Amino acid sequence: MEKVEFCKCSWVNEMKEKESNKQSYKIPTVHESDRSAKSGPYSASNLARMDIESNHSSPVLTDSTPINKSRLGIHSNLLPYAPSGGSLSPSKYINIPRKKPGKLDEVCANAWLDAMKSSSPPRKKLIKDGADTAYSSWMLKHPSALNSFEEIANLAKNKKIAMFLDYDGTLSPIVDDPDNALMSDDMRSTVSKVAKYFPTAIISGRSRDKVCELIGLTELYYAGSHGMDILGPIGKAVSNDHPNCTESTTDLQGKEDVNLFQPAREFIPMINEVFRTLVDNTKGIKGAKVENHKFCVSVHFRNVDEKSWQPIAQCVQDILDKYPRLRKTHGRKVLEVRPMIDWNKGKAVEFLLESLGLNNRDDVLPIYIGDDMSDEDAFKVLREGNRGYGILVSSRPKETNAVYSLKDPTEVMRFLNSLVTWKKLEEEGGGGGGCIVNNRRTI
Ligand SMILES: O=P(O)(O)OC[C@H]1O[C@H](O[C@H]2O[C@H](CO)[C@@H](O)[C@H](O)[C@H]2O)[C@H](O)[C@@H](O)[C@@H]1O
Repeated sequence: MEKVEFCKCSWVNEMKEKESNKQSYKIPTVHESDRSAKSGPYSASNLARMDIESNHSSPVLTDSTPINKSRLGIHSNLLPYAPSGGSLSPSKYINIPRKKPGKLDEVCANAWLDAMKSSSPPRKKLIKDGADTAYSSWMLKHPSALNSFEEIANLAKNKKIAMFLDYDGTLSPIVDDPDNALMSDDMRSTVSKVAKYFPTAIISGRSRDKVCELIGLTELYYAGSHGMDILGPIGKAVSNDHPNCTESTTDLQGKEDVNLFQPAREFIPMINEVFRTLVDNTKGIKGAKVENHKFCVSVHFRNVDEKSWQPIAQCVQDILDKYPRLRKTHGRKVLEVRPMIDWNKGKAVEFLLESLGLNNRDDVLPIYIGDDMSDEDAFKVLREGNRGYGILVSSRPKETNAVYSLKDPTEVMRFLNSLVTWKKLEEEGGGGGGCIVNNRRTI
């Protein structure tokens, strides 16, 4: 019973800490082999500032059995729809040990009180007073991508940049109502310019349709539902290797000859069912909002009084108890329920690089800009493969796998514009940076 208490109480605390400086995940170890790298993210100069030491454990997963290590998707046939679980090969799933179902409110009273105390005004003031110093020292480890622009440009010299962008908190500012998270026209035109010079993909937690509608640019590739719904370029090797890839010559989001990759396709009915249940069950909680992102469901508590965070957590826990093939992840004041498959934004980055024919190439520099926990999977993939750079958008210190940082979407826009200007100049000067302008599909 003790374990149950710990597990469930930690939910409320995690929810409280989501946007504070204390992230619940650890930064990874830099291995000796990384340290010896002469160039790239783990060059001596970068390592000096990164000073990363703790062992990485994924933000959410506590994996007790080996997961499918293949970078390939999971074949649809292996994932039949079975709301109460199924007799599927455990190796195809992320196995998260489940605790006994129980009521959060019975076991969390003490932790809840502690959490309330810790957010009382005097404590907050102390944090605020020390915030500037903490941020400055964090910036030594994760320097501003704007201040480090020359360094980044040098790293990108004679390389093709592949740009990956998150949406909420990166291209659009965080607002109370997810339906009002609009991108400015200036940002839209910046992203459009970026896509002219570099192959560019959006990787969002939102549904692909929604994020595509919000951005409204057809010259990008889109991955929705944290990478579980990718509309990418046709890469022959990719579509042969990934059974969940549907090659399409029909017009999808204004594109022809694209690949639709949906590794969790079989979960759609389950997700719809979960969405309806969560809408019903959170009806009485003022400010709660549930979104259906096709392959995952978001339960927002940004506008919910702290007193009702526990009932929100309970609603999500009830879902997990009923659907053992789903798991929860965290975002900024949001709990997310998603299929327990070995797929995330990091896998989506690898998939897109492969589709673009840019994988495992020394002359390619992927850059990923994101602000949230789910973006860490992508930062990690770039970092561990010594492939490219993650840029975390944050105005507070956070543990991260990203190398650089930017404060907010305004800085993101300045950085992207600087990249475009640099690229233009390089091309005009005949520098041979390597990106084919206006036709990224041929890259
Ligand atoms: O991967 P992303 O594109 O960053 O999407 C992550 C989540 O973004 C949205 O929620 C967040 O932004 C909202 C609008 O600013 C904000 O109100 C909310 O508190 C944030 O969590 C989106 O609504 C979620 O479904 C996405 O998972």
